[in-house]
Amino acid sequence: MSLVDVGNVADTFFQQVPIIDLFNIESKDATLRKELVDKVRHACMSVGFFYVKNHGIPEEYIDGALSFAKKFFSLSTESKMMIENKKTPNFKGYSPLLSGNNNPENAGDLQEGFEFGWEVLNKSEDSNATEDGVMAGANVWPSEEDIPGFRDNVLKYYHATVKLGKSMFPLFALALNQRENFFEDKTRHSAALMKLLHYPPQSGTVDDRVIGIGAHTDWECFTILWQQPGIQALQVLNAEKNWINAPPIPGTLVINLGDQFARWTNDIFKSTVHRAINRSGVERYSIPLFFGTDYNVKLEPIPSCVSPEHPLKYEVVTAGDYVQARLKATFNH
Ligand SMILES: O=C(O)CCC(=O)C(=O)O
Ligand SMILES: [Fe+2]
Repeated sequence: MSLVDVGNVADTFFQQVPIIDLFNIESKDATLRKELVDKVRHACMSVGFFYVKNHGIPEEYIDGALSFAKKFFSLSTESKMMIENKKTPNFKGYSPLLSGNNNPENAGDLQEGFEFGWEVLNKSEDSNATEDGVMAGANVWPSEEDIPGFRDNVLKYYHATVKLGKSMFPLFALALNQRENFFEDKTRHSAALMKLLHYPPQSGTVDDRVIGIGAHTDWECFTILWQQPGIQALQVLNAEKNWINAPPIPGTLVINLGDQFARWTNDIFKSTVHRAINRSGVERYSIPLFFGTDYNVKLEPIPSCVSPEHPLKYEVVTAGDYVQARLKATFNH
């Protein structure tokens, strides 16, 4: 069966998000690896979301990032607004409550965030000459006086998550019947944005047009999302237009595909609509890492994903132009 045929019969009426065990991700055993790739292919073509367990990221890195996220969001508004994202190229830095709007039908996302991209831990070692083009723009950080250790701790988690993301690209390539290193020359510069997110509890009269993050798709190839344990907020839309809960599962991270993969695959991989609503009555934190192909790379569909019955769906643009257009639409609403 061609990729188009397999994609056509994928069941998009899912009722839950599958869990995939990454234990065999580095296995030299061809059978074990094929089993893993088959599971990834199935999840990508039907749900566009899956949990991963045995992902290899140390809990202490997650705990570190979370505790510094909490410290950051409890800084004074004045300190946070010094690094407001609208003052920087490409919206790095702090986004206040309701400043972004992922669903144009809504009145703003009830979350505050802090976004940053690639940066080495030790600045003097930076050899990753960027070719970020339209997406160029340095990270901004709160002052060390305000919050000592913030940059190093969140970058530690960022780097571990980028490493996990890099190890997943070969799985996606194999799932698309491409050579394992298909994405290697397209992901040299780690076009990966991380966002610390804080959702205050929503109490009192609830306006249905204000939720944590409105219905949207992500923009990059895939997202690696850590969500706070114990709080149901994330929901995923299936083909029947039912919202399926994706609760946090201890020891896992959520992987969801974004628009860049939909474009690489002419929609054979699903960039599935999702949203988050925090009506738990308590604060919620989450940390997505959005991992795309390099900003100067064109999002051209893999030929086997296009056929006369499944014609080309998207115009070809660079990854950077696409992400920048979506950022502008989200924050200039
Ligand atoms: O907070 C969450 O669980 C989801 C966040 C999300 O979908 C996003 O930032 O794109
Ligand atoms: Fe998202």
